[in-house]
Amino acid sequence: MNAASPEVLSALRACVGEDRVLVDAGALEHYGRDWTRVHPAAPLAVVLPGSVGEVQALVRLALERQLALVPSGGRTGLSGGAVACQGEVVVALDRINQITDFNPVDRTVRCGAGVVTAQLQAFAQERELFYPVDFASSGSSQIGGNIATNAGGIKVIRHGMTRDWVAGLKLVTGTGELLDLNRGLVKNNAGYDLRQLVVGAEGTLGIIVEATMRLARPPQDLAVLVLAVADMAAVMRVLEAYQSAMDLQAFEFFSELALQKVVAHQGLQRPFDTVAPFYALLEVERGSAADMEQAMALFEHCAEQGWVLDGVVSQSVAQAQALWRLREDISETISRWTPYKNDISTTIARVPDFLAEIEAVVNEAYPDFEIVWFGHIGDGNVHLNVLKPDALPMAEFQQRCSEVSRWVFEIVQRYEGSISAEHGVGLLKKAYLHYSRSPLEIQIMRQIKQVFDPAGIMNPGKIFDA
Ligand SMILES: O=C(O)CC[C@@H](O)C(=O)O
Ligand SMILES: [Zn+2]
Repeated sequence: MNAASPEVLSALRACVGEDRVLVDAGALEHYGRDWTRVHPAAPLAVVLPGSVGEVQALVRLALERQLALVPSGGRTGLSGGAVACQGEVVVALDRINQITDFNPVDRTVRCGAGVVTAQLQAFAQERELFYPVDFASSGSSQIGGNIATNAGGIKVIRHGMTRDWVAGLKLVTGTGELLDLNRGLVKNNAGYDLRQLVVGAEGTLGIIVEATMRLARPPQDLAVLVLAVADMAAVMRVLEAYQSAMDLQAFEFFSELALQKVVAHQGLQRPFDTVAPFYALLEVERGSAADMEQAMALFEHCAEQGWVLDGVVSQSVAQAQALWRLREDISETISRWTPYKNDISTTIARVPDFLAEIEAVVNEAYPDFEIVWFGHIGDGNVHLNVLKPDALPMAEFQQRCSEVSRWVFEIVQRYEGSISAEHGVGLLKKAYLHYSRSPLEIQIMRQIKQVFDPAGIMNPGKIFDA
């Protein structure tokens, strides 16, 4: 790894202040990686700007000195989008973390890019409002990173993804200019919506420094159901049955192996004794007694059809939270097996056939590996995690999995699905982008990057190579 020259370091310090430039090994390691743990961290330095002006100064310096910049939020990403492994300068937005300008009429609030998701959720709750984009990493993920990756999570079926909640954002482009996009407007058809282009661009178009986020009314008294389901096809039948009759707040699923791991490692209880191949977790609003009667009638119907084998309904907030942990804690639980991750989707109607094909391929290809299925099946998005056997060296494991990935992605392509439904492309899925995007789409993406970042200093090498 190249060490930063004294000139570069003093120029960085001139931008952000003496003690806001970190080069010690611990900081480089900490800020240089995300949750993927695949690429070793190797940044040149870490800088912690405290204002938009400082971010602009850093970008101008990067242009002058040909430094690559990696914007960095909570680094909870799962595709290597925030990894600095090639001597880049990490621009950590942690200090730009103020919540200001709450506007109760528009129900919007202005957030620095470094505001943590849970901080925004708590801010909303104190005002009897609700920020609905939620996921297991909400305690450390930051709004800027959520926007850069268009984070989804566990309520997408009801509330959409991060892009649906961004009323405006400010971006420092690759030329150091500041763009103020959409400015909180509900209606704005005056030309292209550049705000939405920036959402999900994984920091390749510039550094998001601020966002105006929308808030919602909080949902009423939620009930969580966990159902034991006979097979993958039955999971979709249960989804259809419930969705045709009720507004669901969430519809998630996980496999028996996922349940076993999470129960064993998080000290949780199984929801019931029945063992089934899959479990569905549903969340509904307990609006009235009639709503709960409806939910129970649907349960009876699904049981009669043989789709559902058992089930439980939360009777308190604490019980609802405990049931949610069975699903939300899976990713963290299995991280100790450094899993090979797939995050794939197709349209909901095609999910049953799609999953049947994927299941057949992976069961045949990985007879000796543990496969953990879970995810947001109500959105057509499943997480397929292959666990590394302890004895198998990492390189060999990655090699075997990436071969199988190609077969999986061929199916994804045939189903016109996505090779990255939720986690973004980053470094990890870059080689597979063409399974989901046409050559023309990729060419247009490159051209767009050129416009925002002509010198190629913004998170280079992520999503595609220049
Ligand atoms: O670890 C994964 O594969 C998924 C993580 C996250 O998107 C989730 O849905 O829990
Ligand atoms: Zn997910």
